[in-house]
Amino acid sequence: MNPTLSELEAEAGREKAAFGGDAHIVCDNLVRIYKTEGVEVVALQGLDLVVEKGELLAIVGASGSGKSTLLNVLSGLDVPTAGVARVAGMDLLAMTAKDRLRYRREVVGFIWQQTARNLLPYLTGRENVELPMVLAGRRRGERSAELLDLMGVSHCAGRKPPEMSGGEQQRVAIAVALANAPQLILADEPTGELDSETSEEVFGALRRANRELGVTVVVVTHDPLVSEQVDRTIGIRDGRTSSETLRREGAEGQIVAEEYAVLDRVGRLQLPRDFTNALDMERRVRLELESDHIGVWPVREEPADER
Ligand SMILES: Nc1ncnc2c1ncn2[C@@H]1O[C@H](COP(=O)(O)OP(=O)(O)OP(=O)(O)O)[C@@H](O)[C@H]1O
Repeated sequence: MNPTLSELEAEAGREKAAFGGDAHIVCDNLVRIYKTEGVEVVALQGLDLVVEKGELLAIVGASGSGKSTLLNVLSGLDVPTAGVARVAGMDLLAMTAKDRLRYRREVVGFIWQQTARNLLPYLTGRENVELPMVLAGRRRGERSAELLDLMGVSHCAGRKPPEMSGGEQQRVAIAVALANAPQLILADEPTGELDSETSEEVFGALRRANRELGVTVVVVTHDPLVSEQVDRTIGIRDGRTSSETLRREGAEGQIVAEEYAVLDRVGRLQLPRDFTNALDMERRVRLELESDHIGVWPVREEPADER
């Protein structure tokens, strides 16, 4: 029987559980369109992402897939065109300028790929870590020494960045990002300019921040050394989350990684390009519902004269 108008109204008025609930990071149908000289580029096209508090997460994807755009939105540097972006309960689309400044100073810490961009070259390691505390009007106390110690770079407290190696600069940069006890650390290719041994040290420092301070860490990376050591890796393609790899410890202590395609709320999923290419799938596919799976077949167009 069809529902009556009043039943439909009651259904529409009922409060629905918000997507992602009270997760630490919630992006729901996030859209970011850049307009330059009349040309529109859709960098994020309805991206969904839910991250729980305390997660250590990697984001991977081809160049231009939207990773940096997402990180810029989450860091409060950029405002998305539409959708929902919420971090620690704060709505990133509706913040006042004052809230945004507080958010950037106290809720989130950021690490860039370019080591030189993270630190002021004329300040020592300790002074660099103390600067965000001074700007936020906080007491400095022993915190900078503790953070440099946690990152394994106590010896850099009195050195200026040009006197530190690239890996040391990045570890001091993590201490700077942690200065005001943020809830979230965002890092854009933090090991991009480093060799593998140094990358391991920098990633180890990020992992310590995550495990010992409970900070949620989101790392954009091309570095397999990083993406293969986190519990969850999110793949972004064409401005949307397309895949997720979950890692867990197997019965014999080995790491088992399983890759999944992401099914969004309206039922869209992206088939991996190598799968569709292998079967020449284009434009249309045939779907069949089986008792425990859905089959996807290429459509073979028959030449007109054979029909
Ligand atoms: N400020 C901007 N103005 C115009 N277009 C932009 C701007 N920033 C990014 N884009 C475009 O948005 C898309 C996504 O870019 P983004 O930098 O987020 O990708 P990415 O995955 O981080 O790439 P990479 O790995 O190369 O850093 C690209 O097509 C890019 O050209």
